[in-house]
Amino acid sequence: MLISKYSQPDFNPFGDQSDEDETPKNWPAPRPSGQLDAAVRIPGSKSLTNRELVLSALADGPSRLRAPLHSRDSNLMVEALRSLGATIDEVPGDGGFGADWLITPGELIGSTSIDCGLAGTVMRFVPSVAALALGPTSFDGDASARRRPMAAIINGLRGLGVDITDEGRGKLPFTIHGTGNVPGGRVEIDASLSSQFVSGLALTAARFDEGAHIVHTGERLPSIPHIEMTLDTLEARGVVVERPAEGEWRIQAGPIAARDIAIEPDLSNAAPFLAAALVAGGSVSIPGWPAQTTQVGDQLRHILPHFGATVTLDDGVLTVSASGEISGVTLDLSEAGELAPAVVSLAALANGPSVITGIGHIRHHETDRLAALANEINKLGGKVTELEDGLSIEPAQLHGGEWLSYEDHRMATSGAIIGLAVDGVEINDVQTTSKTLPQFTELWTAMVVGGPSV
Ligand SMILES: O=C(O)C1=C[C@@H](OP(=O)(O)O)[C@@H](O)[C@H](O)C1
Ligand SMILES: C=C(OP(=O)(O)O)C(=O)O
Repeated sequence: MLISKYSQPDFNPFGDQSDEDETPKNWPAPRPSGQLDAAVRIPGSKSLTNRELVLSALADGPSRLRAPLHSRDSNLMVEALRSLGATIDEVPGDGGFGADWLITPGELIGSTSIDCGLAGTVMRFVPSVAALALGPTSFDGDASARRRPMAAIINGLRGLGVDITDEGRGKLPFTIHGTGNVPGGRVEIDASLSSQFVSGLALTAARFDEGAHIVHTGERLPSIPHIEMTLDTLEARGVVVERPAEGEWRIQAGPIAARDIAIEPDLSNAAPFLAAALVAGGSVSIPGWPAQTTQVGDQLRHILPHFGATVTLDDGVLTVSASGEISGVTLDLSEAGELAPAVVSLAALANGPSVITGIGHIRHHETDRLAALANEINKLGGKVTELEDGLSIEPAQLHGGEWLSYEDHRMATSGAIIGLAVDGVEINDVQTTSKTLPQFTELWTAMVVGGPSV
């Protein structure tokens, strides 16, 4: 849903290109003709939707998810849980972004195969569900999913008593030989490459015979708010969670309560829209911003002022206002790596140097995001240097050109941010945004130049 002062109903985001072949077309990123003045309604959180789907499938009765995210990642999760025995029905929702989901847990049966696509939440959260099922479940995904680290889940589940066959690479594909129960207990894992390893074991642990005591052994732990989100969703369903020490979590065995839950808007997906106010000047508002949340996207309220924005939160509406001048920043994004692509795009348009650190692990996201951001910005004339755990960005005059997306939704949206300020930026494979925000081009175009609301 977009409320905009502008209206241009015939706008076609792909310009005059024909629809005849299926090769991804380049999408000319729209440039605003003046300052922005828009309000954008953002669909549901990927991280909350996929956690609540898993917990609902393991719960002690039927659950309802209101205004869940409908996107590639959440649809893959729905299909995975259905194929393991959950019943997931669509019921009319009033959220404006599609149906609600009614999830009725069923007996977990393996003897199936799971397509993880490129979804970290599916490849890391569903294996422990499959371990509770009776029968083998094979896991695979997109070609690029086979590059993403999985060893901590594979070895972690083995440590909890699960039999798994893999190709010895600690990656997809692999098969979980479920026996209908998981002994559980204490397990050490190295979660320095992804917080999802902790979440993936913790989400299901209440259904293990002895629960789980998860001990992180690595030096760094990225995306801690995402672990807190997992623990919060568990506690909200009556699961007893303890934090005996830093980097340790104990989840007691016990029932997972069924719930009726409204999913918050995806605050990380709000990042490029809010960043747009900094680039174009003017203001962008997001209605439905939660007063309290575990989503890391809430940190945008503190991050964007470093670039020069004014941020207000009034009555559930977050508004970012800015002059169009962007300051350089020095930021540690170890907690909020998911926001890095949008933040780096802003830094590439800033009038001073920036250094963004704490994000070495995002080399293992949908693509090596440090390399991809440096490549694409530098191709347009930027001065970005890769650091071991981040990027250093010098001010530079950028020019137009093709921006590759690397099958990464956040690379595509980052290119669109640059395209607000630079003529002739063309995003290759913008459709990859369907991973978490299938409405991206419509929402973006309506924000920038007006157009049909979604
Ligand atoms: O648990 C989650 O929902 C997520 C955790 C984070 O993963 P990493 O810890 O791998 O960064 C985040 O970047 C990802 O987008 C979603
Ligand atoms: C890292 C991300 O996704 P995934 O859940 O696939 O890890 C992301 O959305 O930025």
